[in-house]
Parts: sequence; structure tokens; C-alpha cells
Amino acid sequence: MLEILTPAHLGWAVAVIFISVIVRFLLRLHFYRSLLKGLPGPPHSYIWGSLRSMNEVISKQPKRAAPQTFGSVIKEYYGLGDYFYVDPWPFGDPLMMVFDADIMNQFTVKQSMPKHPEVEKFMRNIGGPGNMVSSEGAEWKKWRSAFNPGFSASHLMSLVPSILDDVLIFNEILTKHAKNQEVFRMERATTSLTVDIIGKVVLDLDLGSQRGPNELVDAFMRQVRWQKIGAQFNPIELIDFPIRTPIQWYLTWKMDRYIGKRLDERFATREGRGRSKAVVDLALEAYLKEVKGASGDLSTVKGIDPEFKQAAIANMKTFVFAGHDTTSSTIVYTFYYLSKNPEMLAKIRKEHDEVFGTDPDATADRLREDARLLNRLEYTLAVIREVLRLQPPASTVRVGQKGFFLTDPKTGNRLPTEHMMLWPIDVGLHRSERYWPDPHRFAPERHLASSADSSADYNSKEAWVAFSKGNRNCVGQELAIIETKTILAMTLRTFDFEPAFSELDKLKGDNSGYPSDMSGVQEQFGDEAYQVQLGTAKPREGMPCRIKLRQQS
Ligand code: HEM
Repeated sequence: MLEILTPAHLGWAVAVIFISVIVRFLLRLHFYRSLLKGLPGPPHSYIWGSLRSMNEVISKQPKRAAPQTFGSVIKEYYGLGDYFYVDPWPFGDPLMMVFDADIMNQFTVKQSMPKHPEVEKFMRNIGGPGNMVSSEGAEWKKWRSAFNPGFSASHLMSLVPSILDDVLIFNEILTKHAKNQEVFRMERATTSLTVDIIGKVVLDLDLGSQRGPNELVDAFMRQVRWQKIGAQFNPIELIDFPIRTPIQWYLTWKMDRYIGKRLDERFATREGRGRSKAVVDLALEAYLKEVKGASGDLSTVKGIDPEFKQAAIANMKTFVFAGHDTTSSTIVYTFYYLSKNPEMLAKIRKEHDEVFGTDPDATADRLREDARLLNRLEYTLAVIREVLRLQPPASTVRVGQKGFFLTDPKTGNRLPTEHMMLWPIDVGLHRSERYWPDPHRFAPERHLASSADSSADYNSKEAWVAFSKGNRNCVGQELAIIETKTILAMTLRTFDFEPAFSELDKLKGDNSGYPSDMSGVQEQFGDEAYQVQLGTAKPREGMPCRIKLRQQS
């Protein structure tokens, strides 16, 4: 045998493998480059696809800017229309970037196209197989219906007292920062707050991450930092897998073990507990329904089936992730925009005085008595919607299919989607002059039904997509709004907030995972608080800031 394998044979084998790899590469290059022929987009070449033209624009942006912002700047730089195609192969699939609400509706509402495989890849380490964000069809439906009761309006209102307990701790932390007169990263504080809130909603557990370290939260935060953002935006991801992959496996194992234990505990103690709408208990309820079957006999069920348990864990993790990251950024950006717009800050404070009385310290009691007071915060809701318009933390990404064409509403042209990633660009829709006059201006009035502001355009809500649209829209949107309103009601009249990007150097090496890097371009859309990608899109550098107690100022 060994005699047959001469060096010449080995040489030939290597040459054949090498040539096949090259041929395959060239065939795929030809395939992808031909796919976009004649379609609108930035300058495209046979060798580079759209990579060079993308780079021309992206290199002028802050180096850590969130990829979801790039579509808008590419559109503006090359003067493109409300949809166009980009070809980043071999770093990723061709993208169809959509800035038109009608076209977006065609693949999210009229027909809900499946999530792109990149979503599954993104969720693999944060959720896992069977998670609700990336699953499809019967599996997705099963979980969405199982969890829906956990997000009913009446149940969410019943959560307000528990949210208040966590916000009171948050206020103690802010008070300490105010008294110490120190610069700190607001995003760290709001993330611990929203994690603690979601811990109760999902696991019926006080994770206590505002007070000190927690194993699950620590693993989660590290996992988010190791999350890929796509090789087309960060090419290092093509080669760093020997380090990234084992770390991600380890963190997944830690999170699964923690949540698995909680599931077992809840399973063992399920009798004697009344009907609970914590996500963990809704998952168990779905399981018991499934195993009970037609016979209705549960006496033989001694534990949770491993396959079901794995999917339940994936969904718990998904809720913990989706339920804190996005809300945390929204709160931080609300503080930011209000600090830049004192007259709006005065207006929202006035609304809180009117609804809760003029003593801010009595707000928690008022809300414990009647959580429905939150429904009266009309201006506060407009502020939150406007923050989410300018800084949406997440978006949906779908996959095109053979035979599935979109229609240009202006020309009636059929637009191909096969082999494409279909991406409604939230940032682009939200900052489009076509839908929002003076689009970069922070103007909550746009969302009020009774506004004298002439820029308000009430018919344009179809272009507000912060929670996505259609049957895959955000299941946690009401919770996010209730939570954010509660936090704002409890903080805005007690503290004055001030961004402190110029003092970033004081936070260098603070173990937050943020680099405190002030080099290069540090503005996007005329704003220093641009979004970076860390899990979802978050405020740059975790929003360094100073805070003052109002009686101090
Ligand atoms: C301001 C806060 C939030 C924003 C902006 C937001 C945004 C979004 C968006 C854009 C999607 C669609 C993602 C996609 O199609 O891939 C989504 C889905 C989802 N969100 Fe949220 N979200 C927020 C808060 C929450 C909260 C608090 C929870 C949980 C309690 C949550 C749980 C989920 C889940 C489970 C999905 C998947 C729904 C499905 O596919 O059926 N989100 N969210």
C-alpha cells in the first residue's frame, strides 16, 4: 500500500484538490456576479462584486459603527433608490436592501418569508436549536402560542410591582454615581436592570445582577461580546474560529446548565403552584399538554424529555437575550435625547407630575396602587417611539426564494429574490425624508395624534418598524414599552443626565468590554452617540455619562 503512495502521487492528489477548489471558487464567483447583473446597486465589478464600493463608504464611517446603519449611508453616497442589491460574496450572500415600506410589507406581512440562515447562525450561541426567533413553521407556531399568555396586557400590568422593585435598586445605583460625581457607562447599569427584570418574567427568579455577579448573566454578557456580526463587516471572523468556537461552546454549556436546573426545579415543584405565566412555567405547561395527549394521564411523567428540554432552554435563553438588550439601549437613548432637548424633558416631566403627582418619591406607590396609570403617558410613549425611530436596536432579515418576486410599487417591475438576503433597513426607513420630514431631528410630536407640529405625518406609521411587522413581529413589545415607561416615570424627575463622551479616557480598562477608543471618525448621522453592534445595536461605548440628583443641580 505504502509503495503505491509515492511523493508523485501525493503531489498529484494535492494538485487535483487545489484545482477543484479553484474551479469551484470560480464557478461560484461567476454565479454570484451574474446574479446581480442589471439590478440597481452601488458600483459592481466582476472581481470585487460590491466589496470595493461598500468599503469606499464604510471606511468613512466610525470603525465600530453597527452594520445595520451601513445600508443608509451606501444609499446616500451613491444616490440609490428605495431598494437596491449589494454583492459581498465571498463574505456573505447577496443582499437586497429595502427602504420602501410597501416592498417590506410584501415579504414580512403579505407573505412572511422565512428568516435568512444568518439569523439561525446569529441565534445559535445565544438561543440554540428550536429558538423562536429563527425557527419556522409548526415549531415556531407551537412556541409562539405557548408563550403568548405570558405577554397578555393584563399579565404584563401585574408585573409592574416587581419591575418597580428592580427600578428602586437602579435608582440607588444612580444616586451613588451622582453622589460620587463620577463618569460611568449608563448601558452597563441599564443592562443589569433589564436583565433582572427579564429574569423574573422568564425564570421567575431574582438574578440580582444589579447587586453583584450572577453566573447566568455573566455567561450571557460574555457570549454577546463573542457574537459574530458577519464576515462581510468583520473579516477576522473567517479565521478566528479556533478561539471563538470553544469559548462559545463553554458559555453555552454554562447557560444551559443554569437554565436546565431551573426547569427541573420548576417541574419538580409544579404541583402546589397555581397557574403561573412565567415563561418557564408556560414552557412546562406546553410540555405537559404534549405528553398528556389524548389519555390525559400525567401519572407516568417523571421528568422532562431531553429533546423538549433542549428546545425549552433555547427559548428561555432567547427571551432573556431579546428581552433585555434592546430595552436597555432604548432607555439609554431616551436619557440621551432628552438631555439634548431640555424643552421635551420639561414636557415629559410635566406629564409625569400630572399623572403621578408632583412628588417623584411617591411614583412607585402610585404605580403599585394602579399600574394602569402607565396608559395615560401619551407623551412618554411618543418619546419612546421617537427614540426607537432614530435608534432601532434590531431588524428582521428574510430569505428570498425561486419564483418569489417583489413588486416595485412605482413601476410595477418584478424584483428577483432567489439566493438573496432580504433586509428591510430599519435605520433607513426610519431616517427617510419620504416618510419623516426632517428625518434626523428628534421630534416625539410625530407620534402624537393631536400635534400642532407641521412635520407630523400620521400616515407614515407603516415606515415605523422598530418591532418589525407581520406575524413574526416582536412578542415582547408591550413588555418593553411598559418597562421603559415605568423606568422613565421613576427616574426622569429625580436625575439630570449628561453624556460625557469627551471623558471616555477616564473609563479605559474598566473591564466593561468597551474599548474607550476615541481615534478616527466618531460621528454618524451628525451624532456622537452612534450605534455599535454588540448582540443588538447599542449606544457607542455604553454611553459614558454623568448624572446629578435634581436637588443637587
Ligand atoms: C425596545 C425593545 C425591543 C425591540 C426594539 C425589539 C425588536 C424586535 C424585532 C425587530 C424583532 C424581529 C426580529 C426578527 O424578525 O428577526 C423582535 C422579535 C422578537 N422579540 Fe423583540 N424587541 C424588543 C423587546 C423584546 C422583549 C422585552 C422581549 C421578551 C420579553 C422580546 C422578545 C422577542 C422575541 C421572542 C422575538 C421573536 C418573535 C417571533 O419570531 O415570533 N423582545 N423583536
